[in-house]
Amino acid sequence: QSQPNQFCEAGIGYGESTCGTASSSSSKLLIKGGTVVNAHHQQVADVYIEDGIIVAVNPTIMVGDDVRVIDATGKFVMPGGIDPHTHLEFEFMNTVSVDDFFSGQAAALAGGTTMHIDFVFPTNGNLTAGFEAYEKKAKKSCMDYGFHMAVTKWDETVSREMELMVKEKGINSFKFFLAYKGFAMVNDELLLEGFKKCKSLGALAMVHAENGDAVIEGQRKMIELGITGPEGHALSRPAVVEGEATARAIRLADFVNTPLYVVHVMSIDAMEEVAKARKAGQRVIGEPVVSGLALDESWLWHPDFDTAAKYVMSPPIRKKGHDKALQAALSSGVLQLVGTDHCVFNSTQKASGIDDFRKIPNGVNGLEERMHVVWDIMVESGQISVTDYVRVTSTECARIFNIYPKKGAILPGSDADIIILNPNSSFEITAKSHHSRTDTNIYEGRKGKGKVEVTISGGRVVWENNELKVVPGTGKYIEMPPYSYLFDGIDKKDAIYLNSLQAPVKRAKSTA
Ligand SMILES: NC(=O)NCCC(=O)O
Ligand SMILES: [Zn+2]
Ligand SMILES: [Zn+2]
Repeated sequence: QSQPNQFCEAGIGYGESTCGTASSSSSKLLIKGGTVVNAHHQQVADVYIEDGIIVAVNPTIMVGDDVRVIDATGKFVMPGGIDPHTHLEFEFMNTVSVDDFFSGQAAALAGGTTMHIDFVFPTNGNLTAGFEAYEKKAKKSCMDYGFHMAVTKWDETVSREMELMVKEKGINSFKFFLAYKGFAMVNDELLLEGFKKCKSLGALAMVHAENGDAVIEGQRKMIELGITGPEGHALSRPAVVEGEATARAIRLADFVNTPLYVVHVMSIDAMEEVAKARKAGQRVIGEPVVSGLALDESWLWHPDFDTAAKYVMSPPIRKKGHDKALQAALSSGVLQLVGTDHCVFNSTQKASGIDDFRKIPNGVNGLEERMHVVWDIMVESGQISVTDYVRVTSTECARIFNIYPKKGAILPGSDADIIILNPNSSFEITAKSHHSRTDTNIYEGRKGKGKVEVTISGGRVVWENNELKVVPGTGKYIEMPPYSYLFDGIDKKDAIYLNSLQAPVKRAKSTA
């Protein structure tokens, strides 16, 4: 008979404790002897898990033989990755991204990511219908997930539905697209209304920052010049187009005094706008994605169309130099967390743009690769510490979307979403062995040190010995409450501003 574990409830500590001796339940796990890493601290400790929850983190935890023990000596035990930016089964550019909520999540788990936040798109502008459609798609989930919501038009109904999403559906973030004219792009008037509404709900405004009108003009120019291949994608939407939209969104968020999250920061131009705003004290979050940190645009000039087309995403992967600058911004704290924008289309789908780059579905892979590639380029290169690695791949996302410390931490009471990474083992990425449904991989052939050997999702070992054990329907929807830490003090700044307006200007009556 299972008993609550009175020895372990005290949680993190430095003594010896005894756990799990009174049950035959198989949902008990002890991770022994690893270096447990949180964003704020690391220590050699054991981690005891019961029924999907971390019960204790102590240097020595004794257990009965009913508990499965995993030896993590010499390895890092870290919170599972949280990817803030994915598009699974996304209807986009006349097709649907090929990873669904099962295949995409299985791939994620194989790479050490245990939660993701996907973007719900309204159905014909209707937020509730969009939410219900995504609820259906996500039924096959094998790991935990949350939702952001895109806002693509504005009226009283949309405004009311945003409120419903926050108050009843567990959504605390809304994305506005400044590009994709005719599909999702919004103008400044809508952006301002959306920002005001987000602020009133304690929801985080997010932007895809590219000037959509400039993109159309850039595309027209390329086609006129006869540039129809994938390189036309990069040439038609240069960094200045991203920089302009980033600056505009940041200034409008400042005007409204609401926090802002800039998704997929791909260029120095955009990154410097985020840096400037943060230096001035504005609440702006910048999210680089793995492709922007690790690659450069030269692939888009590859003579083989399939190879070049797999790198087409928006904003585009930039010239050499932007990658290193984004890495430096991540290590110095100018950018805060790493996403993927995982949105995959296979070669057949990408081939619809063989004669016209504008028709290549935009999107790249990353959900399975993010944890390894970020470890390789940021930790192995000495640019960030292991604790910072946890912060940028997991903890900061949990804090921004207000689900910390349930997620993003190895603490008593947190969900048992955990990875064991062996820094002395190595990884190799290839489409032949990846778990995504797509037939290409933008990191094809990349090798590096640091391998996720074990992934634990909700207390279940789902990835071990290079084998996945995943079951559709086991993933849970994680509701994200409004008013994250980003909103602390926002009202004070408003009050100071309002006070400054209180003294009306006295003017003498005109005698004319
Ligand atoms: N980024 C991209 O190319 N595809 C997904 C949609 C988006 O995030 O803009
Ligand atoms: Zn986007
Ligand atoms: Zn995206």
